[in-house]
Amino acid sequence: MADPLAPQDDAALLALRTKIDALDRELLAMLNRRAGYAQEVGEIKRRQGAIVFRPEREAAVIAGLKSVNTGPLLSDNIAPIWREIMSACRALETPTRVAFLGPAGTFSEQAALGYFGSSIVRVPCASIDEVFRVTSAGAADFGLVPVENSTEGGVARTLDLLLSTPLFIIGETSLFVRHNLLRAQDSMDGIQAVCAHPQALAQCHAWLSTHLPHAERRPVASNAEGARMAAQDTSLAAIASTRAGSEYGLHVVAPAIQDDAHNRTRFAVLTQPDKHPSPRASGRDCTSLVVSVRNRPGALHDLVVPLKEHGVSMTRFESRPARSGGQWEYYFYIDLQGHPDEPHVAQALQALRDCCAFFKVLGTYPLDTH
Ligand SMILES: O=C(O)C(=O)C[C@]1(C(=O)O)C=C[C@@H](O)C=C1
Repeated sequence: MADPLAPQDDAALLALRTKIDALDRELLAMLNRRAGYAQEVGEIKRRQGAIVFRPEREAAVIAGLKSVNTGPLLSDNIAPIWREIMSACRALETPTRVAFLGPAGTFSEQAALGYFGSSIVRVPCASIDEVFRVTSAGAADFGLVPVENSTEGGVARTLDLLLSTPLFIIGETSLFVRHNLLRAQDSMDGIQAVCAHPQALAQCHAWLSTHLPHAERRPVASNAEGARMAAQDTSLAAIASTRAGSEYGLHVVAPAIQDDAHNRTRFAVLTQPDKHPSPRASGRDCTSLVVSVRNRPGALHDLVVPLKEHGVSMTRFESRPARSGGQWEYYFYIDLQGHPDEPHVAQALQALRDCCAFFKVLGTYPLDTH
């Protein structure tokens, strides 16, 4: 049993809590003043027909606060706190409808809440295709889709749809992905099949081979869908987040079963180009492209030269087959550091455009502020 507090500690605790209560009231009053200003901004935007969500402004608010933070609050805590504040302020201006791979409890939902804050209208979708469809049709203002995973690489369906639809990227966010084996009963005995999204099954491949070598690996549309199935059938287990586990009343029979302890997934935030202007330069930006080059000696080298010449860093380079009748041609997905408003980036992009058979900017957006 803990020692009872000495009387002087008791008094000190009471005095500190009284100060905290008083400060919380001041904070609340200040937050309400802030919310009032956001409503006024919302009025101006409504008059101008301007868009409410400004990712570069939100990134600048967070970066500015981090740069002046003197502690003891950790700088890493600034982003989640202010994301929530701005999410609540934004909701007073207009509702933000966000489509993601559902149902409730998926990592995609977690990423959407981390990026936009919790004051959003959630639009869970059954597949990545549906996220693109719903966002293209305007039934959601934004769509959030997984783009790449640190263990498994690019998410093929997302890359293909980024190429073929007009949606463009206005933001990115990434998430540590911890997978758990979940089940209706608290035991590993008698599991006949493990249901999860193919990416999750792949990210837990070694663990499954060691611990459940005879169980079928059953790919389903999302991890949360697997959790829903496991809740209804005791012969099944699911791989999903602890959130999905509590959502469907499942036990965590084995925690953190992903093969890579630092497993991360990066998500892109998409919108319709005619509905949203491209975010302005924030100082820490990424530009995503997809290009193809004619199949000839030195073609790949020609892609890299303009970047080197103009001093632009490439942070990602990934290829996908172009499906051009077995011709072994490829699309290259490239992420560059910087914004086209910066002259050296604009020059590098122009030079790339000149040497590519196909060239599409997928979006320019502030880097993840987490
Ligand atoms: O500055 C704006 O444009 C606002 O609408 C205010 C605010 C904020 O709360 O700070 C809210 C939403 C935008 O995404 C950016 C910032």
